[in-house]
Amino acid sequence: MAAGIFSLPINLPGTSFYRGIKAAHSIRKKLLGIIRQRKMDLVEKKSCHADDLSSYLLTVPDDGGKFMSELETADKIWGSIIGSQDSTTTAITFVMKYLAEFPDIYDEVLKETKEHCRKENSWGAAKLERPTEHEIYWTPNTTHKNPEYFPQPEKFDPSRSEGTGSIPYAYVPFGRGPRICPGKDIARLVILVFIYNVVGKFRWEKLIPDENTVVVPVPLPAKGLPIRLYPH
Ligand code: HEM
Repeated sequence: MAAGIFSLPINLPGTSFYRGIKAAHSIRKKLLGIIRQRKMDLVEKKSCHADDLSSYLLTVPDDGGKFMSELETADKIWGSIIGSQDSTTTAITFVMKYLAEFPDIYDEVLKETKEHCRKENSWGAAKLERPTEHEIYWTPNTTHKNPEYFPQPEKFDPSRSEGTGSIPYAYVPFGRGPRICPGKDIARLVILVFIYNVVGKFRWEKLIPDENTVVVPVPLPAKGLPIRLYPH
């Protein structure tokens, strides 16, 4: 995967870029099939706008009264799948990692997810609100690892969120402003439900004590964080 990210975007057979484009076509085709089925369900009143994301996107116009095309709807759904999958699993993986490394804060876990998000959250892009020739690329990591805002940024220290916490706009795991992550509430809920259940049922230990973190492009333990679970 890492090789694909850093390879040149030339669409030649055998390259990661080529495979990526091919995979994109087949995913888009699959999504378009689902969207057309949804449209029929809506027409036949088997489904309504509030049933799921595709029904909503197909039936609710933008502020100018314009509806999304099937392709735009497919791309929005796909964006949400990509935006939700790696981010949420990465968050859960690192909560598991730090809880294994810091047993003393294991019992405090429900309030600690916030600290994880500061340290390992890595992606996001910011666009300027006014039209401009340049686009700014920003990641939460660049802000979260800035020692000016978070002294000793590599240190996992849940107490940072105590008291008044960080200065405004320094802790931004979901971005801020008009492009703030629309999945932030569901992501928090999913993570809390997972952690509540796993902590309630198990303690665990890491099988590779010094496992490295790689960035592909989200940070992940290099070997997938193998752990051994011990039921309570
Ligand atoms: C821990 C989990 C998650 C993290 C850390 C996260 C983080 C982010 C960040 C930093 C951005 C960019 C914000 C910006 O540009 O200012 C973003 C955008 C986005 N996220 Fe999430 N996200 C998470 C989960 C989710 C979930 C569960 C969904 C969908 C159900 C989702 C859907 C999206 C979408 C569609 C965007 C693009 C929004 C836009 O450009 O207008 N995310 N997310």
